[in-house]
Amino acid sequence: MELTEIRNKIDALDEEIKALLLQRLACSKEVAEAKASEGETKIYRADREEAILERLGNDVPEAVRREYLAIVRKIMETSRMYQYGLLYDWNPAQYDGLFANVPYEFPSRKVKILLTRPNRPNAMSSILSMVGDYGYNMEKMELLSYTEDRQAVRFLLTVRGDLSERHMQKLMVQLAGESRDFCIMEVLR
Ligand SMILES: O=C(O)C(=O)C[C@]1(C(=O)O)C=C[C@@H](O)C=C1
Repeated sequence: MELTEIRNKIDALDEEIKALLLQRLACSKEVAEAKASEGETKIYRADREEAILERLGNDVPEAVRREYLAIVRKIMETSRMYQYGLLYDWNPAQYDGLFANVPYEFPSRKVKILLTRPNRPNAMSSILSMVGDYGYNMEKMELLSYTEDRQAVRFLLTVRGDLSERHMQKLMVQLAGESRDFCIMEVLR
């Protein structure tokens, strides 16, 4: 097959995938609505994501399984991103604790954050991809310590961005939702 022909095929598939992804995002919104009406603030359900990966991955040929599962993981990560953002839009007051004593109303250049994540292969990379997906850049990322049993890792992050922007606030909401002991240490102007 000619390169142009293959690219035409990809373009056609992308249109089909797009329609399906938009339908899936609409489902994410419905999930967020159901969670909000039940007073459930937990967006991340590791058990459910593992079951989905297991179910979808087990009949995929080995040669493309990793690649396929990387896509599914990304789809679920963006589903979470959308849900955190919606919950924040619908009821920002529930996140007041996150921004307590933080001057988030004023323009800033950088935000320093402290958080603890499970010690998994993607502990660092998922933070980096979240920061990028919200349109920001990481300036510095330090691994401070492991917990005694090495089950968790503590990070100090410096994210370049303006905390008075709603997307930056939503990034904080997602990072806080997917880590322990989340704390905004410093906002630099
Ligand atoms: O099932 C849920 O609770 C969802 O929020 C949906 C969904 C998904 O998009 O598949 C997203 C986030 C969860 O971590 C698990 C699954």
